[in-house]
Amino acid sequence: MATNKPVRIIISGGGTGGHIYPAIAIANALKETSNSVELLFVGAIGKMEMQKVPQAGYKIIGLPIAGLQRKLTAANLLFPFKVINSIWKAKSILKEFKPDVAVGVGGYASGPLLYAAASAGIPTLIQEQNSYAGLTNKWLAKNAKKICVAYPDMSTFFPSDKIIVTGNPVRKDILDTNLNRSKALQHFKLAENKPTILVIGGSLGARTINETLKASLQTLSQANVQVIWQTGKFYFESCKQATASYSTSNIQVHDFIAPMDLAYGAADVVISRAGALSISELCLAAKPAVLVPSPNVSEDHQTKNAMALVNNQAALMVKDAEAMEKLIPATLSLLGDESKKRELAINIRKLGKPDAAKQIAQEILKLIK
Ligand SMILES: CC(=O)N[C@H]1[C@@H](OP(=O)(O)OP(=O)(O)OC[C@H]2O[C@@H](n3ccc(=O)[nH]c3=O)[C@H](O)[C@@H]2O)O[C@H](CO)[C@@H](O)[C@@H]1O
Repeated sequence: MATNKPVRIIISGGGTGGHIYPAIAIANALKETSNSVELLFVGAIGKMEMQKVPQAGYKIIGLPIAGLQRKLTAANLLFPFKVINSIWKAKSILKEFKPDVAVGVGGYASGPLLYAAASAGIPTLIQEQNSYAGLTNKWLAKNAKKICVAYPDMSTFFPSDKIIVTGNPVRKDILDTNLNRSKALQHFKLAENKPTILVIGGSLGARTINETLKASLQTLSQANVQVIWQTGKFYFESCKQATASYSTSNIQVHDFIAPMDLAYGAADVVISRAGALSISELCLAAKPAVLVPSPNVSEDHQTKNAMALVNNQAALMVKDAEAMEKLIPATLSLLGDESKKRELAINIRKLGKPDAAKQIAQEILKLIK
């Protein structure tokens, strides 16, 4: 691809970190692949992308779109109006920015923009993070030129001639990190001589994991461990309060962690939900992990994500319903078992796809006439 002619690319999607961070990884890879790329993000007003994308150095415009609730609610009555209004706004964004390609990373925010782009004859590429395709991506697939996926056998959802298996695009800081443990521990002001557990509930936090941690504070505060506990914004206050009655200087509570490279770098064992991006990052960080898939996602896709690792002896899994009883014992036992940790780290690393973002960037640039 020639690198001199300016090319304009819109990236649209969001709602949760699992859609936003792949988008940022793709944007960064595009910037590295071609020195003449102009980028614009389009998300949903009020959603996480409206902060996280500008923090990553990119411009974003919000559409007045919201998700369709699975149960009958008054907000659902407004849904068709929000879609029509968003498609109108998307059309005017396209008219003004004149992109050469539009890229969708899933989440309802990408629906109106990608639909409007395809209708205007602008080539579109979509990226699907999970082994089970999201509603918006299924809807957009018919008009997309290419569909980049992370898992094999996605032809159940998408036309097979458009599918390219790339893996999930992961942010470069996580990719690049040499996971310097002492630098990472210094960042979190933690001791170098203590085993460290990182607890990640996905971008929004996980109720079951948080409740389990709260109920296990006594055990954790007495164990020879230190804990970096990401609760999610909604659960932060109650989790922070729960730690107040313990002498828990070894348990650090965060609502959200920005430097995830350092968080992975500090960890000896990770407790995590099994969202697609968390899984892809754990593979690249090569960390021994205990996964607790969320039972509240479509087609139980997090269990499928987790099983892909468990079946390769690359991670342990505890079911959400059994977390209260089994999660902390399983984690502490893993933490003390050097050979199991080594085996999991070696096997999980083999499943990483470090070139995914670069490969997707190249596929996007190939779409430009
Ligand atoms: C409940 C729900 O709908 N979950 C879905 C959502 O998960 P969710 O948004 O939680 O996404 P993932 O687990 O895939 O990724 C989380 C992302 O947020 C980042 N992060 C997380 C916590 C933090 O403190 N700081 C931080 O930067 C992680 O590094 C990662 O990049 O999208 C995923 C990708 O479509 C799906 O697989 C999940 O099933």
